[in-house]
Amino acid sequence: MSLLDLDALTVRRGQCPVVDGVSLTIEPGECVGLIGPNGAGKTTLMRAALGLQRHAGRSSLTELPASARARAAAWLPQAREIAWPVTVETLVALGRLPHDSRAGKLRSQAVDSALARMGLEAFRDRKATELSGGEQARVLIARALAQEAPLLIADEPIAGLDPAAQIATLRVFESLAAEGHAVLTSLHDLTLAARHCTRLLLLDRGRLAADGPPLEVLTEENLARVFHLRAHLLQTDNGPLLQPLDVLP
Ligand SMILES: Nc1ncnc2c1ncn2[C@@H]1O[C@H](COP(=O)(O)OP(=O)(O)OP(=O)(O)O)[C@@H](O)[C@H]1O
Repeated sequence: MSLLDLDALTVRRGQCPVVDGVSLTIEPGECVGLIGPNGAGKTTLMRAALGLQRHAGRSSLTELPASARARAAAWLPQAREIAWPVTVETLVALGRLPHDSRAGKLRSQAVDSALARMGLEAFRDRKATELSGGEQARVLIARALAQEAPLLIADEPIAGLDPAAQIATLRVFESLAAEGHAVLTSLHDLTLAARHCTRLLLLDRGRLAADGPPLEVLTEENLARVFHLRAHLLQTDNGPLLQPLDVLP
């Protein structure tokens, strides 16, 4: 059974569609990277799929009652403000709210596992507001993991993380997919997208310009047409490497 089904999803800002007739299905086991230039509509597409943005067309998630939707999909927004000086453990435990209204007061296996996956055990009793920006980002990812929803939708989750933390986070997403969950994540690092995603969606001015295995999406032609980028794609024993070289006119 699919975890997300979009049919002709469209979002208009004024007259202009910023998401334009997007149809796709996400199945358990997939780690799907959503790529496209700034302003292509990635955030808008994810928010509309979750029912957080007025839209036309259909998203299977929005057909669920709010409480069921909160158990069906975890959402990690791009904004990362942590307003309250609660401990890391308490903040991560808030991810359990869709399952238990006492979340935040109870120690749980899901919270322990989310902290361990994000390498945050040593931060458990620290105030979340007193961590660095990258550490706070990892705490917010852990909160989304603690939700243990079948589908995780994440908006630029690795922005601002150091290189090791970026790879470690994408490995967590891969392992979630391997366990039968699915991940939809927007990314700007095309090499990491190629190396860690099972499938890429390329968005171009709101339209789905390509959808498939990473190397079938990251073609010279797509990179030039959609990103205005000249890039060198190398196949190595350690997987693909994509080096952007120049901006095309
Ligand atoms: N609140 C808003 N009001 C009007 N237009 C908006 C609003 N938010 C976004 N837009 C426009 O919608 C389009 C898509 O924006 P969106 O944030 O979805 O892009 P994105 O692909 O996530 O970009 P980025 O990579 O820069 O985060 C852009 O042209 C943007 O200017």
